[in-house]
Amino acid sequence: MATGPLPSGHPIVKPRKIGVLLSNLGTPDATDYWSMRRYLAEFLSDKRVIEAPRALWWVILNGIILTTRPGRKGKDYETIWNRELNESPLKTITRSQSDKLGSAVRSGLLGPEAADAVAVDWGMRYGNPSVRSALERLQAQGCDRILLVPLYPQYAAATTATACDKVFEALMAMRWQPALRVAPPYHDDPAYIDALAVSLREGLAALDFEPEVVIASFHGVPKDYLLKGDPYHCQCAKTARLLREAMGMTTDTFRLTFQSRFGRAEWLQPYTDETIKALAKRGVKRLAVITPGFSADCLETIEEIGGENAEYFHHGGGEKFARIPCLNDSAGGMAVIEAIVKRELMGWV
Ligand SMILES: C=CC1=C(C)c2cc3[nH]c(cc4nc(cc5[nH]c(cc1n2)c(C)c5CCC(=O)O)C(CCC(=O)O)=C4C)c(C)c3C=C
Ligand SMILES: [Fe+2]
Ligand SMILES: [Fe+2]
Repeated sequence: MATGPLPSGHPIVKPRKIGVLLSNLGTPDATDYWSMRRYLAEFLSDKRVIEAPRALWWVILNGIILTTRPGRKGKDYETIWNRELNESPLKTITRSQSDKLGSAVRSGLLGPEAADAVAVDWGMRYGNPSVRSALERLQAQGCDRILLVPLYPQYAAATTATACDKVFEALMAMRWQPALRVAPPYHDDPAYIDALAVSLREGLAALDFEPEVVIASFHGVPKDYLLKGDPYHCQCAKTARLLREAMGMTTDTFRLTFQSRFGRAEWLQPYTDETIKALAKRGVKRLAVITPGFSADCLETIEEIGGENAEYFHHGGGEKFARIPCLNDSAGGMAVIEAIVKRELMGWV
């Protein structure tokens, strides 16, 4: 309520709202060389992702990686591209997670008063739509409090911390900054473990074979990051243990591995590809792989696991291979996101 005449030109102040910002890694806009190069250049220039000395890395990145990798990886993205929407699966799924969360909020997930007072949007750390544009959209709706939900169950500086950096960077340019909360990693959240166990059980039940071994494959990071104190390794190990226990499996039949190695340095071990080759060599004929560290299917799950690693297995004598999809925007996947949002908005809603 105004206490007197407003100064002339006084901006309109909107009713206060709360914003929920879902953020994921990011993805190229298209599969052509220049789109791929733009995406990889932004991603691989991030000091949180590549911690090598800058001058040396600049030469390697610009002299070697950005000349060859965009073409090769563009072809891989081609194999998984969503042609209907002309975008990568990661973008399609993240948008759908945001849309479904928005619908759940409007239907009363956070109580009737919150139905119109909480807005949901999404943005990517690299590429489009940017988190900056999402923050601007939320602010334009009157959001002066924002809950950032990095969609990474396990914390890593290379993913969660850099997602926060990007949001803080956008906030630096704002006169009226929103208050910000960041949802913590959810690697051992019962809602997440339950959803994974249900998805794995249902995924296995739908197969026409019973796997001898199930692999839980997580994206890797250089081993050096663990030694410097990154909790990612331990959080992956805990997720894998909790999921194995929920499934009633042993460390022989349920294995933790790390995928997507990049460059020559040692990464977290055991490596997914080497484990799969070794299992095939040992005579394992039936294998299933789940990727619990990814909240949405993407190049690393669909192409690397479902394509490349399936091929290693068959080539080595394996007969039946199944990839269990990520939680994505399934009912189970949305239950996880909704549980996190509900809990982290306490006191605000
Ligand atoms: C080179 C260093 C990299 C680190 C460290 C890294 C960590 C990391 N990444 C994810 C999740 C995803 N990564 C994805 C693709 C991808 N990752 C790297 C490199 C590192 N990732 C590259 C270069 C790429 C692009 C593809 C390629 O050129 O190989 C994706 C998929 C994106 C998509 O569009 O589908 C995801 C998701 C996590 C969780 C993580 C560490 C914890
Ligand atoms: Fe990655
Ligand atoms: Fe550890």
